[in-house]
Parts: sequence; structure tokens; C-alpha cells
Amino acid sequence: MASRKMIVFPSKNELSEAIAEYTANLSAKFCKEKGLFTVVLSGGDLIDWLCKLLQPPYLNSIEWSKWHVFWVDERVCSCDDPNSNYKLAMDGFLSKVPIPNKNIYAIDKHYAADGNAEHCAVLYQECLENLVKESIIPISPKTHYPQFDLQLLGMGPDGHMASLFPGHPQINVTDKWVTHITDSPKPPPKRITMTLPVINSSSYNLMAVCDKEQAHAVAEIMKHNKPLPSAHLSAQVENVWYLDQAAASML
Ligand SMILES: O=C(O)[C@H](O)[C@@H](O)[C@H](O)[C@H](O)COP(=O)(O)O
Repeated sequence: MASRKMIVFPSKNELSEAIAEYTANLSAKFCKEKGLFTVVLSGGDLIDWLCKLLQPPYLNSIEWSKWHVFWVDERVCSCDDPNSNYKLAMDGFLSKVPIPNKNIYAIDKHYAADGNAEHCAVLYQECLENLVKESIIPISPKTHYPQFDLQLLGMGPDGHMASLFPGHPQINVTDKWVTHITDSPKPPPKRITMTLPVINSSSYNLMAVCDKEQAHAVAEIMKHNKPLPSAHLSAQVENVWYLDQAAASML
């Protein structure tokens, strides 16, 4: 398991540029090595920060047709609801790059619109299982869970990542790849989320944290080893945290 690396950027703009460069480099590496790149998105501010990829030199150099896009967590609502992480990513980023639609793996739209979180989680896991059979996603020989190439994560002020919240049982789930929550402390309450062993089986995990609201949780994790959900983040190759100055202000 990779130990945690941390880089503090002077501003969100520089952090955003660094995320774009990191993502583009890994895209080039994995497209060359495997002919495809599996990238897992979260919700929140991340999509804004990814927008540098819509500009030169990335826009025309990335092999978008080889991308396969997933969500580490998703809110269980209609896909055109402003709460939807899929909608957020589609509107702000994915609709602007030529990734084939079939390579964008959203949660089941019908069950999501019905608010059936449990079934959405089951179906998302089935989707991942099918992609394992099709050799799009490998199983990690070390952990025996699916191994994505890169996950781009964010952390909430309470230290949550994905939809793994402090004091909620989802953080301990190991017998599933995808689980659900119906009482999320961050609205909306119904969500699905990849489980911790899947998150930590990823080759590269990039946690991006900005703003002073997150500074306390950053300090609890980095200085006091408090076991908040995000403190459990690891990766097979690299576990890197990108912070802006505000998020790092209590370190
Ligand atoms: O669906 C969600 O709510 C997200 O996936 C969530 O896990 C998010 O990544 C963090 O809460 C950080 O959000 P911000 O980047 O907006 O602070």
C-alpha cells in the first residue's frame, strides 16, 4: 500500500492545473500500456478543477476515446436533478470531450429516479462485474478487488470521502464493491458509494481538498492521525493529497 504524499498549492488555480497535469500524464501512461484508462470521479468541486483539461495542451492531446468513466459515489436521484453527480460531470466536463457515451458508466437511471438506493448499488456492482469479465477493469492480484487506474476524490469538512461518512457503517463494508446509504448527513440522504477496499485498490488516488472549512479535518488526519474516513485512503501505487493553502492552514 502506498504511503500518503501531500502537496500544498498557493491557489486553487495552481491546484487545478496540477490535477489536469496529473490526470493527463496517467491517461497517457495507461492508454499506452493498456489501450484504455479507467478514471473514477466524485462530486463536489472536483468537476470545476477538472476544467483545465478542456484547454490546451490537454484537450487535443488526451486520447479521450480510450477513457472509461465511473463515479466513486452518486446521489440517488433523477439524472437531470441538480444533485446528480452524473449531471454535474456531464454538464461541466464530460459533454465537452469526445468520450464515447458507452464508456460513461452512470448509475441505473430508472432506479435512481425511483429513489431505490439499494438496487442502484446492486446494479452498479453488476456493471463493474461485467466490465471485469470484459477485461476493462482488472482485479487487483493483491487485494482481489477491482483496480481502477485513477480515482479523483474530495473530502468533506467532517472527513468523509466518497459517501463514507464518520459514524456510519458503510466505511466497514468489505463484502461488497458498492454499497448504499439512505441517511447521509450531507444531502441528499440517498446515495451509493464504492466501498473502502475498492477505493484503496485503485492504482492512483488523488484527494483534492480546498477551503478553510476542510482545514480542521485535514489537521485531524495529518497531525493527529484521527481515523476519519478519508484517513483510511490508500492506493496500490500512489496516494497523493493536493491541498490549497486554506485547507492546509491548520497544519
Ligand atoms: O457526492 C458527493 O457529495 C461527493 O462525492 C463527496 O464525497 C465530495 O467529494 C466531498 O464531499 C467533497 O466535496 P467538495 O469538493 O465539494 O468539498
